[in-house]
Amino acid sequence: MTPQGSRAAETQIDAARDSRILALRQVHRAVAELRRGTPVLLNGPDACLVVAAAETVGALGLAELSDAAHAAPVLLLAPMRAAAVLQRPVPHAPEDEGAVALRLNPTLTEPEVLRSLADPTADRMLPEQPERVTAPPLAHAAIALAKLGRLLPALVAAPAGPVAAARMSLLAVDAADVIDYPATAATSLTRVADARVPLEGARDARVVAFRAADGGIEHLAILVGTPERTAVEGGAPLVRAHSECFTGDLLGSLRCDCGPQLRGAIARMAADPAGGVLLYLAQEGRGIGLVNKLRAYTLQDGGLDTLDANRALGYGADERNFLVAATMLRVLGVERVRLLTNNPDKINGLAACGIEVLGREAHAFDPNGVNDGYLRTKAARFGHLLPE
Ligand SMILES: Nc1nc2c(ncn2[C@@H]2O[C@H](COP(=O)(O)OP(=O)(O)OP(=O)(O)O)[C@@H](O)[C@H]2O)c(=O)[nH]1
Ligand SMILES: [Zn+2]
Repeated sequence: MTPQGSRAAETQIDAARDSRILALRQVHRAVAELRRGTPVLLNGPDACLVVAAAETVGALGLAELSDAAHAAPVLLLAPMRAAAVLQRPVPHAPEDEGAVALRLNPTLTEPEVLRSLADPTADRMLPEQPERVTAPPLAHAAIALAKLGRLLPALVAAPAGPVAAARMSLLAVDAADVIDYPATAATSLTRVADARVPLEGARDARVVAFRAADGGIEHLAILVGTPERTAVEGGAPLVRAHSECFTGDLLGSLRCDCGPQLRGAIARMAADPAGGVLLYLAQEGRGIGLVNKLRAYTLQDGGLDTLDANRALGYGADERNFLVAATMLRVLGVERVRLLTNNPDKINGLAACGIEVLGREAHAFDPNGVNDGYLRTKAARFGHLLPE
């Protein structure tokens, strides 16, 4: 390649990197706006939609949304939540883009009523029964944006114009950037800190922190022994992809098996000559966030299991993204692994992201009298592999 050709290629790479950073920045800002009850404008190729999260919007945000809107707002709900609100199944309509729209008559636009429409743990008598209407374009991106903010996937939405939104100083974000965000953020992770942290039972442990270009919450890798050296020598260290669980890991909650799995993994790695990497992933509640996990617990106390509780909130059974774990392993130079897990999705998910899974070790702990049903559901409905 000529020097001019290589400079042109470099300029192209820089431009692509800058546009990824700008996209992440804008989506991250939009998430923060939704979380504080401010509307944002979603831009698509053929339409714009002004949206606000039903969970956080107040009178001011609703007024701003109406001022920017071209038509009356609707409420967008995930199909499972919509079926519960309408008290009937909602047949799938392809043009509805994975969201169900309900007409918002004035009695339904009180912030408290919107919150109860969004939240199955805050159900209350509605002043009137909402009616289903066709979902607007970009509804799926609106739901995706609320999920990125770990909010209930329920939004007030109306078609809008960019000029009106700009006049109101509302933040605008490309719908395509919202959809691409999880992958763009995961692949931008870099190593930002590395310290020796002797642990009980693993004195030679280190903690390495990873940050994505969006400035979001860091993910951590706990290195036990010398897994990087094992990898350089062609071996496969033990790896556990552990999603954070405030209640189980920190408080010792008996509702799940996370605490014993966390400490058990470190002990197991300390005993293995190849060492290990415990990825401590900021994916609380299988990716729905702590607040929604607490809501899911309330629903479970009402009789739902862990999978149906997620769905009742409008979330999928498991919202995690394995690209985060795969990128961290790649940065650490650990691309051949023996996985500590019972979850076949983790094996397939990491393999799909280019990590060579040479083996799997079961990582099961005895039920504790409280989490028995939870463990049974993981085996029966998530297909978790039980020890022989
Ligand atoms: N949404 C939801 N999340 C839960 C519940 N109980 C535990 N979790 C979360 O589930 C995650 C635990 O998953 P992992 O430890 O990665 O384990 P796993 O998917 O069960 O697979 P293993 O590798 O076999 O342990 C943590 O983020 C917990 O917060 C629940 O009832 N609802
Ligand atoms: Zn847990």
